[in-house]
Amino acid sequence: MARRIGGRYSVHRVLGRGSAGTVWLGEGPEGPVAVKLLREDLAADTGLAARFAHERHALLGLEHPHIVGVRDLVIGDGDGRDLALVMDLVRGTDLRTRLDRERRLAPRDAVIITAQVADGLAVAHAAGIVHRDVKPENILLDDTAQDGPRALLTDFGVAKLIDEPRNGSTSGVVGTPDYIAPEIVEGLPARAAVDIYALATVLYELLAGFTPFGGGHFGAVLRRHVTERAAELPDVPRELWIVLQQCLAKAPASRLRAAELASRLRELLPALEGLPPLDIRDPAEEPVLPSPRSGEPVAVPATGAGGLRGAVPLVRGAAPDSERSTHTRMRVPGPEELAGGAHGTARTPRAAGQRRAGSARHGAAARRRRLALTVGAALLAVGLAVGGWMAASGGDGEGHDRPAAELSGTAR
Ligand SMILES: Nc1ncnc2c1ncn2[C@@H]1O[C@H](COP(=O)(O)OP(=O)(O)OP(=O)(O)O)[C@@H](O)[C@H]1O
Repeated sequence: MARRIGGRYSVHRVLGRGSAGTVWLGEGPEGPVAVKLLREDLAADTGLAARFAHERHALLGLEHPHIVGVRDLVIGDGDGRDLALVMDLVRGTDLRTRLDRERRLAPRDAVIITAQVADGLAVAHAAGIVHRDVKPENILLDDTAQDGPRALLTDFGVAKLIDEPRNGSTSGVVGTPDYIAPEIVEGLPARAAVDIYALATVLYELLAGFTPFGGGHFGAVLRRHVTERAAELPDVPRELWIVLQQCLAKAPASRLRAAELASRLRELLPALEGLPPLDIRDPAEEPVLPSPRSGEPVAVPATGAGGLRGAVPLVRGAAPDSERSTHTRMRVPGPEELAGGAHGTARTPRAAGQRRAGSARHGAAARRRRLALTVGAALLAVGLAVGGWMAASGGDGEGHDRPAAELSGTAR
């Protein structure tokens, strides 16, 4: 049964659910729309409603073929209950669903999607808007386009608005652990370069089937962003690897700008023609060997050592306690966690058949789980712990020859 949203829209069917609310197929005066109806507790937050109203112009102003357009904001329904974003309806799927289905994309497809998202980011960054939550869930694939799927970035600025500290008293880390830039972990402001880092992480994941720093306890994930280098992927053309490395640089100023990233990626397309998806193993995945008796494959638990990842020694034997969380507000782990303490491992041996935490193959339900955790003095502890590590290791070794990103990084 249709439900009215504000005076102009009705919604009929759920298209998907996220941590902030439910996306519905709806109808408006100009035809079909997607309506993101925020959770009741968020809609009841008058501060949040005021922030949405304040950002109305910015939210509605972003127009680009690779950005999902926000057409309207519905704030209150007379009883003050609904808070909804009315968006262009994208007919297709999201990139997470495609990754879950295909596990890895052919390099050319991965690069085309990434270049399109980079185009969208270039326009947003030029307008002073930082997305802050670039991840496969927020990249929709319109499959009605004639020349192949068109990628569109959605949820611009929404995570930041929702997660903005109430009463202005605390500061939080906004983002999703696997895609969060090292400077955010260190408590620095999120400027445009955080989106480039997150998008490069997505590209890595599209190629590899896993993210460069994901897996295990979220504190360990954050630590890896700051202290580890992404393991090189075998069979990735050299030029593509160089672009990936540049965009995963620890120093934000070393990363490419969005427009440059898009054009560098497009230059590589002819060389990627016909390349199949990479044939590689997730470093935390158990090797599959033939059974001596039946010849059937049997899974052998990983020993923890070796594999592609591992610039920082990881503690063995600790149980993973989290699955991929799409939380946008996190407690920052204490120094012990960041130093690779009892929970800080991505390489916990797993029983055969058990899925790895943080794997791209996690189910949608698991991905929706959020940790609503607080930030306070721990942020300082992280800075100290990470700063100490950086000092001890002589910095990140990345070049600092590019000027700092000039954007104010409002994501307001
Ligand atoms: N404009 C749209 N058109 C069509 N479907 C959409 C649109 N926006 C979102 N969806 C669908 O709704 C689902 C939920 O989207 P939503 O943005 O609420 O959550 P999410 O980004 O997956 O997760 P989270 O909010 O936790 O980061 C998406 O995965 C997508 O399938």
